[in-house]
Amino acid sequence: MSIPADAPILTSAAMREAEAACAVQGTPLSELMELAGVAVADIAWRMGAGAPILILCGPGNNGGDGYVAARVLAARGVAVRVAALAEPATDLAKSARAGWSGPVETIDAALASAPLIVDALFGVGLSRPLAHDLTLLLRRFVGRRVLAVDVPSGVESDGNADWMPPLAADVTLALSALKPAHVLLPTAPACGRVLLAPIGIAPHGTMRTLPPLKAATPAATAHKFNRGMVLVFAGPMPGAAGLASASALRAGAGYVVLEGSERAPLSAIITESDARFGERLSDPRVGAVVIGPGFPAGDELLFDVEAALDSGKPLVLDAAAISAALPRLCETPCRAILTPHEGEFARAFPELYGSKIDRAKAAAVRTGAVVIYKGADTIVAAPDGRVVAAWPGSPWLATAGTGDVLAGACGAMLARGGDAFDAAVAAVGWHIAQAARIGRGLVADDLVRE
Ligand SMILES: NC(=O)C1=CN([C@@H]2O[C@H](COP(=O)(O)OP(=O)(O)OC[C@H]3O[C@@H](n4cnc5c(N)ncnc54)[C@H](O)[C@@H]3O)[C@@H](O)[C@H]2O)[C@@H](O)CC1
Ligand SMILES: [K+]
Repeated sequence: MSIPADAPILTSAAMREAEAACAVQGTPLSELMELAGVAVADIAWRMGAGAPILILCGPGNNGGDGYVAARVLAARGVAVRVAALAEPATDLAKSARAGWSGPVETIDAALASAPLIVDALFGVGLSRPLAHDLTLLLRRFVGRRVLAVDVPSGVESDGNADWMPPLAADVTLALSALKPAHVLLPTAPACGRVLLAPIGIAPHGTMRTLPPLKAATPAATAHKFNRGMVLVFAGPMPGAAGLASASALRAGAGYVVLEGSERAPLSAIITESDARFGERLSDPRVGAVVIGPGFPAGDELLFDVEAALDSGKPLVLDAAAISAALPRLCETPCRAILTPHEGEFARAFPELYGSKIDRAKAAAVRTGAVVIYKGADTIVAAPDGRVVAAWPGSPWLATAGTGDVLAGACGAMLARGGDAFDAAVAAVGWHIAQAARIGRGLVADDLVRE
């Protein structure tokens, strides 16, 4: 599974707006369909490697892309067959169908398979789950190589429903932009390797996939305080804050103070008794405060979160600190990154609905903070509507303590100054890159070793 880096993501509504804008600017939609069909044919040509190809066409423009691809592949000498669910229903699909001179088979129990199946049944126009009998017919092809056009058929492209496609794709060719379903669970794994065909629409939007990690070399004039000083507050379980403090240092902070713990995980980390917390909060050199890792919910946490909010410092609020800070954040937004996992998000924002992207965006608007909604399909959302989707991350991060490491990395990125959303995206990228470097069998401590 893989996804193009720093690629645009559009909902179906935004996709239609972009299409309409393209038409207004003078590019006929038939031209876009031609480009889409040629892009599908190119990938099918490579995947098929000379073997016969069966293209399944639906009634809409997704099916239209399939007819164009069939025509192009046949012209290249490929043994290509077409099978359709119904006659084309749109003018574009009708004219694409007219360009295919071969036979059109029916999708029924007698339909013979092929080594490569191109799934051009439904794209962003799917409005309800696939019929049960069609699902059963398609399941007969499970095990064949599958190229999905735009999205695997059966998937709700905006990620609002967890309908699973009967045929998971080995490769999905996203047209113009990725769709939320490519980067959200449970559908993302069914998309396989996602490729992007930029077919002439310039997608304007605020959602993207994770950008490549920038190598952040300190400036020649750097010193430990201007690289960012991070204050990590340890609760009753100091191991978690220890991981966060070590990660802040490894992710590039110049100076890290671990407040309220005597056990520094690295000699370079300064430990102090929590009696100095108030004093440290007014230290002008402190660029970010991390609070939450290792804290159970309770009065002690509430008191410390209040003090951190009062300080006006940029904050990373993790675990129980998220719910503790919520009433204040909703009243007076501050420069903060919240890092909830699924359970913490549900506790803090039980009333939000929609796709994971919609809920992350709504939580960011409500709190005025950047939200990193963690999971295998991590979403980073800013109050101004920017979103970065981090699928597929690393499965090795699904282990205890990695969330504390992410919180520390957020502290390091936030303490440098600059935009909190960019800091959160950089921290998520750093976290995934560390995990990718270590791979098999990693434990959270490995992420903060050299
Ligand atoms: N946006 C773009 O840049 C382009 C999009 N194109 C293609 O156009 C697709 C969207 O086309 P459409 O809007 O025509 O939509 P689709 O082709 O995805 O499907 C719409 C059709 O399916 C029917 N339908 C919906 N749900 C159904 C269900 N569960 N069972 C049976 N029938 C169902 C609808 O009544 C309609 O006839 C994209 O996914 C892409 O493949 C390309 O042709 C060209 C450029
Ligand atoms: K499809």
